[in-house]
Amino acid sequence: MTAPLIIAVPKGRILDEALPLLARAGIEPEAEFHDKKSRALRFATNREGMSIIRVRAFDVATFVAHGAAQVGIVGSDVIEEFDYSQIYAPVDLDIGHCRLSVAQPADALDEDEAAMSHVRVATKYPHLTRRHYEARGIQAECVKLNGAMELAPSLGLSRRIVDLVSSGATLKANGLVETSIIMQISARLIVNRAALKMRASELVPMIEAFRAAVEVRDAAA
Ligand SMILES: Nc1ncnc2c1ncn2[C@@H]1O[C@H](COP(=O)(O)OP(=O)(O)OP(=O)(O)O)[C@@H](O)[C@H]1O
Ligand SMILES: O=P(O)(O)OC[C@H]1O[C@H](OP(=O)(O)OP(=O)(O)O)[C@H](O)[C@@H]1O
Repeated sequence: MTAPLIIAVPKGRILDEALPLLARAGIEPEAEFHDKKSRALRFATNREGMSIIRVRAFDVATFVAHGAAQVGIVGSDVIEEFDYSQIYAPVDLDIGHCRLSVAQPADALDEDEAAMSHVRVATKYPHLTRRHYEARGIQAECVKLNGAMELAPSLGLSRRIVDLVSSGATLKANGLVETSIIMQISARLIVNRAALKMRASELVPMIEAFRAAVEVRDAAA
């Protein structure tokens, strides 16, 4: 009997856009997956031996990097923050578009970052934040938060934040202004490299099915 094949998907906002792509790639979760009241975390699919697990966005990368799941769908922000060598990201799914940006209070925009040697930043992305500032010769001291970064400046936790921005509405509602863009983000299909070698006959066609699903969706748009 072949080992089960596990696909990790984030439970957050990418999921709604990812489900039609999964369906076009021929993968549909059982009905219970759509039941918001269900406490189950692992679901069967229409494909024998293939299950879907629903986890937090950052954990998708961790499950796939360690081979606990063979395949996943996750934002490129998460892939780059962890930089796991075991993750291969062959398909840009062209969903979950946003950007990772530095933001500051509107009344602090006269601070000249170029003249600074040290900054304090509240963020969920300490690795990407340090990398961004290191490239500018600035040492970033990161305060790790898991959400609601936008509160940090007004409450004196840090003068700056590094967070995801899409419409800009959250920054605006909290009196912040985007001062630089660190990276553009979209969701990717990710695959565990060792699994890809050992289970190529299952995973290569799956990668191709996702590639085709993106093409068909874009052609229909
Ligand atoms: N405002 C946004 N617009 C578009 N895409 C976003 C936005 N915020 C986040 N994303 C993308 O969606 C991914 C998941 O975000 P989200 O925080 O909703 O997931 P989650 O699974 O609920 O994670 P967690 O509960 O751990 O914060 C992010 O890693 C990013 O790639
Ligand atoms: O530019 P906008 O369109 O306003 O989107 C940006 C917001 O979206 C994300 O938060 P999310 O809603 O996922 O909540 P979170 O703080 O729990 O991560 C992100 O962390 C920002 O707060």
